[in-house]
Amino acid sequence: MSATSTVQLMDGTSLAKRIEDAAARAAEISPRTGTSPCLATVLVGEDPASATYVRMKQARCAKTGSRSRHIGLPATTTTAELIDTLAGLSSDPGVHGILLQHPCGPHIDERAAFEAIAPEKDVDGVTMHSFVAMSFVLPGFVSCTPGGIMRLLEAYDVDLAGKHAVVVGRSAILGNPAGMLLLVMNATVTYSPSRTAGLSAIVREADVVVAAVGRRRLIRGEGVKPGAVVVDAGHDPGNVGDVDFDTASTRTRLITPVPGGVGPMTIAILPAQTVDAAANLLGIQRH
Ligand SMILES: Nc1nc(=O)c2c([nH]1)NC[C@@H]1CN(c3ccc(C(=O)N[C@@H](CCC(=O)O)C(=O)O)cc3)C=[N+]21
Repeated sequence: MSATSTVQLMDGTSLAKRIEDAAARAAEISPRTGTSPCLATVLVGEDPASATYVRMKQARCAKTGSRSRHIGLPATTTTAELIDTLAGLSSDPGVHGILLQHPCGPHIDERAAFEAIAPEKDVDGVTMHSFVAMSFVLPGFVSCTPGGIMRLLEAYDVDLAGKHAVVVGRSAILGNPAGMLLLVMNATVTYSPSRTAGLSAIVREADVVVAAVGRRRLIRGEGVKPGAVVVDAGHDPGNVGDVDFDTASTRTRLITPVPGGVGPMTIAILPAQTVDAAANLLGIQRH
């Protein structure tokens, strides 16, 4: 038997489908309220990759019984104008969830813009409120990609307690919250910015690796501990991950493919949380 035939994939596509099916059932609140969950998507500028991701998110909402309302803003939009738009959506009773697609462009204060999203509509989990709630294990919305990663690890029975997890990358909506969620599950977490000297020695110690930097094939097989669980959250418009799959998968116990791993999970969490937000805002008891 060749080494690669023992590779166990964490299949994000099929788990995402199950999460979306559950969201679709939960979205059937319209008979009682006369409405359906509504996600507002906000995109600044015309970056084709960002436009594609937003379209994928809208399509998944439509498939799961939520509506979406798109607000496309010109690349010249100022931070103040963007904040005005988001504040308007935050107070609009017809909107239950808000997604501000990142990156907004170098001239925008993205943190200030994210903070204009009302916490109860922060279905993408990007506000400080959501981050703190997640860290303190209080009710709230998780950041979609880290939330999707945790659902994958759970589905494949990865026991995180006492394990050494290394998160490569420390972005506000990916690496940073991913590490926090791993810590909540009692993993020992090391955060490593991608430019860390000795990065490969750190990664080689990891029982669980979350690669979240967006540098093509940064992590290669020889840099992975045999038997490790590897989650590749690298997203590249060409679908090349942060992990060199062919070499890494000969050593891993479990690994996510790109595409078909973390990406579909990211998308699935969004309609699921939009339905939850709508139910909360409309005062629907679901349990
Ligand atoms: N506020 C905000 N929230 C985000 O969640 C967010 C964002 N900004 N900015 C950009 C990144 C990127 N991202 C992806 C989502 C799905 C796939 C995905 O589904 N990829 C497919 C392949 C897609 C294809 O077919 O091209 C896969 O991995 O299987 C990838 C990347 C969300 N992001």
